[in-house]
Amino acid sequence: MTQDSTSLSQPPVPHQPLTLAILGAGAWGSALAQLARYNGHTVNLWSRRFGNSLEESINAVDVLVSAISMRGVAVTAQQLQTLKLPEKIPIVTATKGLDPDSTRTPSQLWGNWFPQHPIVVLSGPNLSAEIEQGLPAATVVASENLEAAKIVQTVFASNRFRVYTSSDPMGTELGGTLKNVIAIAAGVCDGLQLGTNAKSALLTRALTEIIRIGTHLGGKTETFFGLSGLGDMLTTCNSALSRNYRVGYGLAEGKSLEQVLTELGSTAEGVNTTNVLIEIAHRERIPVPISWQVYQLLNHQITPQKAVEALMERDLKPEFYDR
Ligand SMILES: NC(=O)C1=CN([C@@H]2O[C@H](COP(=O)(O)OP(=O)(O)OC[C@H]3O[C@@H](n4cnc5c(N)ncnc54)[C@H](OP(=O)(O)O)[C@@H]3O)[C@@H](O)[C@H]2O)C=CC1
Ligand SMILES: O=C(CO)COP(=O)(O)O
Repeated sequence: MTQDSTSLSQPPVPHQPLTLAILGAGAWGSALAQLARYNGHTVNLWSRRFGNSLEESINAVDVLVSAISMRGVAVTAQQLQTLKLPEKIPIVTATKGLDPDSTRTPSQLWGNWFPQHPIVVLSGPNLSAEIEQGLPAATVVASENLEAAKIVQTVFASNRFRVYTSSDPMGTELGGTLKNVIAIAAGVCDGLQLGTNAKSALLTRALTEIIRIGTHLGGKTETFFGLSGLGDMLTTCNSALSRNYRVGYGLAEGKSLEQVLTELGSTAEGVNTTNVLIEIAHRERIPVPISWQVYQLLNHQITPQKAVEALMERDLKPEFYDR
């Protein structure tokens, strides 16, 4: 086979080389750094654990990327506020979580802390282990500032990573965040060996639930059918590479949540997201039957088998209500 321009071994089309600060040298920050370097950009990958200080890492950068797990976002942003971030550079948030203190999304937090900067959400079906192997993948960069989204698109887009723009940051972010709750449920479904019919029913009804919450919180319906919604749900709910899926699978095997998280040794955002989501759902009176069962399971109030029973025995109703 001859190599053509789409071959993974070919270098990407040349871009104007930029300098990026990527905050968080975990699985996702490292994979994003690899993608940006592949395109010839300089990356200052910042970690609390080693290397340059935060101040040195953000010096004269063109783009700031946060790939920090939810629990570290506020503390890192507070540190950043005491430093001199180059004026008006885009801030890209790649975190898939909800803030337990404010129940807000990471992009809402960054927008509040850095109102002079365009905020761009990066989210999609992006298991970092596959991306680091150079396997093809696609993602979405979403912002109210389309120019900023286009800059981020060209930073990361290559023949191994296809990047789409979107003008719906809230929908894009919530798709990636809420599917982590469903990935836990999917892991339970597979761990209990409930079969393919059950899995399809679960994911389809889960998408309806995600759209109900996501549109209530400001996302656009069509976004949830795209890469950052349905796309990410399919990836995460069908892969043992997903840590959230593994949480559900482990619970179905009879392990305690504590044991599963210890064995994981890495971030499973769905656990915190479920708790925050249920707080939002109660406050806003949004029905979230699947997430509610996940919540009870994570909080030791129900067994996996009882959660399935509860979902199967809900009141009968039409699939869709006429408008
Ligand atoms: N892994 C994946 O496939 C994907 C992950 N994501 C999302 O990216 C985010 C990070 O996930 P991932 O990298 O996989 O998780 P890891 O567990 O591999 O790493 C956690 C990251 O969060 C940072 N962090 C945690 N606590 C703090 C803190 N208190 N202060 C500063 N930094 C902190 C760590 O920084 P440090 O380097 O200093 O330890 C590290 O970069 C999550 O929201 C996840 O949902 C999104 C898409 C794909
Ligand atoms: O968001 C992800 C893939 O898109 C990563 O999923 P996990 O956090 O469940 O590993």
